[in-house]
Formats: sequence, C-alpha cells, structure tokens
Amino acid sequence: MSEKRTFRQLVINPGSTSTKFAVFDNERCIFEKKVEHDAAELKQFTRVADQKDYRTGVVLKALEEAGIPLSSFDAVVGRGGILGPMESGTYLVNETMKEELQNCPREEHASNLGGLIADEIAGRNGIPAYIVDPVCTDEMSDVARITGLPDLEKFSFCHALNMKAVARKVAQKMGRRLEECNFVVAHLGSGISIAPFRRGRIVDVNGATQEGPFSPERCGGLPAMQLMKLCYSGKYSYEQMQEMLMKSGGMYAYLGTKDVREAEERAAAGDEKAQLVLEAMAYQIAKEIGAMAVVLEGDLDRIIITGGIARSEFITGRVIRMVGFLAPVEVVPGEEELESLALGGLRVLRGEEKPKVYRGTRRLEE
Ligand SMILES: Nc1ncnc2c1ncn2[C@@H]1O[C@H](COP(=O)(O)OP(=O)(O)O)[C@@H](O)[C@H]1O
Ligand SMILES: CCCC(=O)OP(=O)(O)O
Repeated sequence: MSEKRTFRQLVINPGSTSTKFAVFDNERCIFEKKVEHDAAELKQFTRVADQKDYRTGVVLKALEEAGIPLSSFDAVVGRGGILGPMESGTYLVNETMKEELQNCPREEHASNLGGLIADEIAGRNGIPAYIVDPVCTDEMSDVARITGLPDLEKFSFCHALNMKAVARKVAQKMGRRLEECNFVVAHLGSGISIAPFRRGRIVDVNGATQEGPFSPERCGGLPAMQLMKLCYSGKYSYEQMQEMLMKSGGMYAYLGTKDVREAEERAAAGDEKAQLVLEAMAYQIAKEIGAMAVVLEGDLDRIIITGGIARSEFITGRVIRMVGFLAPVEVVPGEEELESLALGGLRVLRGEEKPKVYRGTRRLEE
C-alpha cells in the first residue's frame, strides 16, 4: 500500500486583538498558539495593513522558538479579508489581492492581514499562500441585495469560514454532501452571522456588522430614523458612532461586559437587567433564524448553532424553544477557523480542488 504524502501548512487567523496560528500535518494540528496584542502596541499603526510586519514577526518568532523551520512548510494559509464579493473556496494570494488588501480594502478589519502575512511568509520559502472562505464570501441571490434605498446595496459579510466548515461537518454526519442539504447556520460569537444555506450556498445573511441580532459587542440592526437622528445630533463624532456600533454596542452597552458567561452569572444571581438583555439577545437570534428559514421556504434539514455563545445553555435553550418547530437543531459550540483554513489548503494541495483566482473588486455599489 502506498504511503499518503504529508502536507505541512502554517495557518494564520488575525483577530482585532490577537493573532491565532497553527501548524498542521495534513488534518493533524501539531502546534497552536494565540498571541494577545497589547492595545497600545496596535494603536501605533494607523491602518490595519500597517500591522503586517509586526504580526509577521510575532508568528516567525513563535515558530523559531518551537523549532519549526519555514522550509518544512508546503503552504501558508490566512483568514481572508474584505475584498470584492467572491464565491466560497480556496484562493491563491495573487498580486491583485495583495494590492487591494494593502491599499484599498472595502473596510478595515483584522482579517485583511491574513492574506498579507501568509504571502509574506510563503514568499520567503517559494511556496503558495492561500486564503479560504473569506469574510467577503458572497453567494447571495439578487433579490437579497435590494435594501429599499438604491444608494445602499446590501453585500455579504459573514463568518463564512467557520459556517461553511461546520455545515460541511453536519452534512457529513448526516451521510450527505453539503451540496445536498439546506441549513440555517447561526454563528454566535463577538459578532453574529445567520445565513440560509441553499444546497451549500450562502444565499442571504445578516451583515455581521450592521444587521440582525445585537451581539456581545455590536448593535446589529437599529431603528433607522432614530439612528439617523443620533448621527446628526452632534453628540457623537463619526469615529465614536462607529466604535459604538461595532465594539461597544449590543450586550456591552447595556451590561458593561462582552462576556456572556458573566451576564449569565449576574442573571442567575437575580440581576433583572442582565436577565432581560440575555433574553432579548436569544429572542433576536431566534427571530433571525426564523426569517432565514422563510428564505428556504421552510425546506430545511437542520438549524445549526455554532460559535462561542453556542456553549451557553441560557441562549441555546431559549433559541431552540423558539425555532425547534422549524427543523432539528444541531449545536456545534466554538469555532474551527484554524482547522478550516488547514482543510481548505489541504483540498488544494491534494489536488481535490483547484485554487480559485481573485480577479479584483466588482464593486456593486459603483
Ligand atoms: N461556556 C460559555 N458559556 C457562555 N458563553 C460563552 C462560553 N464560552 C464563550 N462564551 C461567549 O462567547 C463569546 C465569544 O465567542 P467567540 O466565538 O469566541 O467570539 P470571537 O472569536 O468572535 O471573539 C463571548 O461573549 C463569550 O463570553
Ligand atoms: C463577519 C466576519 C467578520 C467578523 O465580524 O469577524 P470577527 O467576529 O472575528 O470580528
């Protein structure tokens, strides 16, 4: 019997406050590390892309300390960023992609560093760099793009990497391929994405930074007229509003914590406000799942709940009570982003998939 070749990959997931990275030999993780970055240290960089050399250095230092030589890698894979809308899959980091990530990403987000750091390290070794199922994965139907105001076109922005990976696993458990199933997948983390998967494609989704349920740190969808009045009230600057919507809104704005566990403890100890806010988060999540089930016209095989908050029985219990009539619910706690990056790279290294080629931004709004 012939020996199966072992492919070694370095996978990198840059977050807003940390960089997570790991080394995989085929499907097996042999090294994993999370480096928390000091807020003051990151503050010296004006733009996210400016952090590339600093974070690359952090990864290289850790690999050296662990005695893992760069020459042992077959590919480097990064969590990909906010490029133009693209189909799900594994993409080669090419010059067009690098130029956009470096100079003109559609939005500033730490995941923009994934492709850049992967390319920097891969380049030192003459091996390919990839990104997998980036946050700009866009498989939405045309009808889902219409907002009601022609100036504002809805675009897809979600936790595609973990959602696709978890959906693939649930399909596998059911003895099917992802393309043979209809799911509603809810990723519940610091940000929340809830999407209908029609035959494996994400045909709609709440934009994880501006629509749908509020999350531990983000406001989600807000009443538009009231929001407009607040923006023009002179009370807050553009930057303050942005910070409020993205980082200090949602549960944090009500309770002063982004930790659902702490909120649960307070509720259990009789804090009525904590109880109400958690109830409201569960209520909004269930309502969004219901809306996405309607997109699938009720033809769904499973509802899948994943992300850190999927560990919360307080939240999952209430959500399941509200949406359980729609389909069986599968809870897959946590996220598997590093593993998902490795599996995406591996499918290409093994020749099971061809790497896709990014051809540049197709700006829907222009
Ligand atoms: N055991 C748990 N019970 C309840 N909530 C949890 C648990 N573990 C993590 N969480 C919550 O999950 C959220 C973070 O989710 P996570 O998917 O790790 O987010 P991200 O990676 O997007 O920052 C936090 O609000 C955290 O309190
Ligand atoms: C919608 C994907 C981008 C995002 O919000 O990711 P984090 O929750 O990791 O910040």
